[in-house]
Amino acid sequence: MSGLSTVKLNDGLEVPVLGYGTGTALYQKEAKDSVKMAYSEAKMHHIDCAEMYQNEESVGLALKEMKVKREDVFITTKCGTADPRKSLEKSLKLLGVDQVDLYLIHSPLLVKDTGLGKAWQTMEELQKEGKTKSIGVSNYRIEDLEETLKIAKVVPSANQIEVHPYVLDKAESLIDFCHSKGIHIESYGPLSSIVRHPGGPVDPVVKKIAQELGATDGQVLLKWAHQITHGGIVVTTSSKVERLVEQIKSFTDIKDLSKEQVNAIAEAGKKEHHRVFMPHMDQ
Ligand SMILES: NC(=O)C1=CN([C@@H]2O[C@H](COP(=O)(O)OP(=O)(O)OC[C@H]3O[C@@H](n4cnc5c(N)ncnc54)[C@H](O)[C@@H]3O)[C@@H](O)[C@H]2O)C=CC1
Ligand SMILES: O=CCc1c[nH]c2ccccc12
Repeated sequence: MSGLSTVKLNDGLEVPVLGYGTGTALYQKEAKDSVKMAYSEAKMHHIDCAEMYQNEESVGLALKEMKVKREDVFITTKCGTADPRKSLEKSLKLLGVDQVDLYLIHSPLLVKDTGLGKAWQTMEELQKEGKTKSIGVSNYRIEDLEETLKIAKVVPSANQIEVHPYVLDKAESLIDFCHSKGIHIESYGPLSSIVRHPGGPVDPVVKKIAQELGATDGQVLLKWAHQITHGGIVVTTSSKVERLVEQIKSFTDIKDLSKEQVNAIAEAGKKEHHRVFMPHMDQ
């Protein structure tokens, strides 16, 4: 796929460690040009989509116009309704593919009336039918995972959640729980401390480590999210190709943070709490 390293999920599927998000900076119905730029110029071959972003059709067009072979792109998308089957069938059509690589329930709140267990059984059927290689969840708390695991025949392969230093106070126990069950973390919002809450206690610690490693602040935060989640997947984005190249280099050119460096950022992050998305994760 690309020169990036991969993370092996509990079902054996290999996922490029860095994913290109289509839900934020470029959040627009017309994502085609941005996806083309990310795929061809920055070699971001793992694309993170969602029904809720309302731009799967333009992601699909980008892949079609670039004539990307199906095996040369890793596609994640997420169910945005209470009906995973109907949602996935719609997403497959819009994306122009027969199968996605990873399918996630975007939030437990979407399926709480149907029941988390029932929604998960549908996910298992979709995987059996070959409509998705791997199945996982997003924004699930420990109690949501426990409810799901009670009936699950297939343990979710991933939980995509907000991870940056200013949510670590809440996220730490969830990260550890997922790790203990073999559920990989996909971190979204990893750059939030510099992009959305600059000027806080994390900044000087990240800057110092960036100097020590010869990296940028952003690269340090991407590596931190990967390392604090026990080698998890990281989803970021940018509309600027130079930044995407820099993000890829975090995982090809920059050495790992030491345990002390990881802990120093964690400790600084715990001094404040700033969640950007999905308030239910703090309940
Ligand atoms: N499952 C879920 O509920 C959610 C999933 N996501 C997924 O994750 C993706 C990424 O989420 P974000 O929160 O945007 O990630 P992020 O925290 O990495 O922020 C990306 C933002 O940082 C800016 N940026 C990139 N590199 C930078 C640098 N070196 N210096 C300064 N600013 C820089 C970009 O312009 C972009 O606006 C989304 O597009 C979406 O696909 C995002 C939110 C919720
Ligand atoms: O995926 C998480 C939050 C998010 C980011 N962009 C959009 C657009 C529409 C719904 C949700 C989101």
